[in-house]
Amino acid sequence: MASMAEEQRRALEEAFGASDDDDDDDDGDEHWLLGMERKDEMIPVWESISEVNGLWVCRDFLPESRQGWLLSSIHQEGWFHGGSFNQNLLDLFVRAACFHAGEDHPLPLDLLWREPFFDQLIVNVYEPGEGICAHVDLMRFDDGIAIVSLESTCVMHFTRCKEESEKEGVEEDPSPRVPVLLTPGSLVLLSGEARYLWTHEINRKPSFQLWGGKEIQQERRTSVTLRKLCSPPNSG
Ligand SMILES: O=C(O)CCC(=O)C(=O)O
Ligand SMILES: [Fe+2]
Repeated sequence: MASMAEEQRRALEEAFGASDDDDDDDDGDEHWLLGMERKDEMIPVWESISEVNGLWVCRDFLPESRQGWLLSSIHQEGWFHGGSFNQNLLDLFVRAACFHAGEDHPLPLDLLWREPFFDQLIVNVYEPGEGICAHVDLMRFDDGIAIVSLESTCVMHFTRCKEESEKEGVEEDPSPRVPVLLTPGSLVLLSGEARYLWTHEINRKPSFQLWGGKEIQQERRTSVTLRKLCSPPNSG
């Protein structure tokens, strides 16, 4: 059976391509990760959504071939039967992408290096017209949520939650609402305010999926959400 280090190396190689160095094979993961940093064209580009603290998008997270691989893994029973390996692989891609984001990390470092990184995965499949209504993810999940988008492009809207005091006001300003375009292969990360103080929703009813004044053609959309369950109290 392959060692954890071997598995990590293979996963990172699949995600980002092989390292140039032939002689770094036995130098351990850290060296190999540093080796990856030299491959400028493979460094994922992160965008911080300035209106929503803690919200980041990486639109080129999975190239097309990786998207196909993930979709076929989802559609094959193997995803569920041997699921943990695939989840680990995806965890690793996310961690590697964050690791290479530069100084401004899309996830706070304590979340980035926690173990387990994620331990829960959900796949949502939406037919045209179907979406998800505005919600904050359940408190049973820890901070730091990752969503990988596959197939149809969509717009996810973030809306600032009202404070209790604001809810009683008579003439309230509407909460800020921020649209974020999710193209196939993109990765969204929510932490801090984006995770706890903003709702997210995808409304795919006709006329809600607008970008640049144009309606986005709706097709099937699949998403993979990675989360970590909160540790039970008194678990040390
Ligand atoms: O499908 C998505 O992109 C979002 C899924 C989501 O927000 C959730 O499962 O809580
Ligand atoms: Fe959610």
